[in-house]
Amino acid sequence: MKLQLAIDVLTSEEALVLAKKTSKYIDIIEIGTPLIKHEGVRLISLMKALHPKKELLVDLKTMDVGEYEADFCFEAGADIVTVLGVADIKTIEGAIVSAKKHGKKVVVDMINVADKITRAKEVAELGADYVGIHSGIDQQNAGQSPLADLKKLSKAVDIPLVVAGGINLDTLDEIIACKPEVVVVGGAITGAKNPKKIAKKISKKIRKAS
Ligand SMILES: O=C([C@H](O)CO)[C@H](O)[C@H](O)COP(=O)(O)O
Repeated sequence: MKLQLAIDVLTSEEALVLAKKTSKYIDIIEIGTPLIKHEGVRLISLMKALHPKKELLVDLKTMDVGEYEADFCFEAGADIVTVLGVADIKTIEGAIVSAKKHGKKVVVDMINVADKITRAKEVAELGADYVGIHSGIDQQNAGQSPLADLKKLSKAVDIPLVVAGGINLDTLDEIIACKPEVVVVGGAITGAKNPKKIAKKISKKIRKAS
């Protein structure tokens, strides 16, 4: 089981400081959706140059032109990109084609997909590397959590699962019990007074369960 740090701040400077403080405890560094939109592709190369041994995920949440968007992220140094499960199947296929071309990986994010089991099976068949079970920040603010879907999908599909959505030290045990491949933590670490301390605690629990 891996720990992914989702960095959803707005500036490269803040993002680089957070990555530096926590990298010892993190397996995958994520350049979050707001961050990639705000700072652009140059941050991908910069982050990879500073953390060459870490996997680097760019949370593109691509909705169209899957191959085109994934291509320039992989060429800049990303190891993994995300594409939306609600996108057209051709868009998802395009991102997967790009990943295979570059020897990299794709997460299909199931945010807002109505029939997640069917979609997960379709994208697994196409060659996606992971399916992401995700309650977005707006959904979290409306009281949602990814746990119920994680429980359901972990029994119904074989593809490795990534889980995200407000995960913190209090909710981690139930998430870990479902044995996802990757646990994504954003705000609980990046918004903490001491991000390194929280990353260390979360990482310890994940390593113990792996
Ligand atoms: O993907 C995310 C969200 O849609 C904003 O881009 C977050 O990175 C993801 O939810 C993890 O962050 P937390 O929910 O704060 O743990």
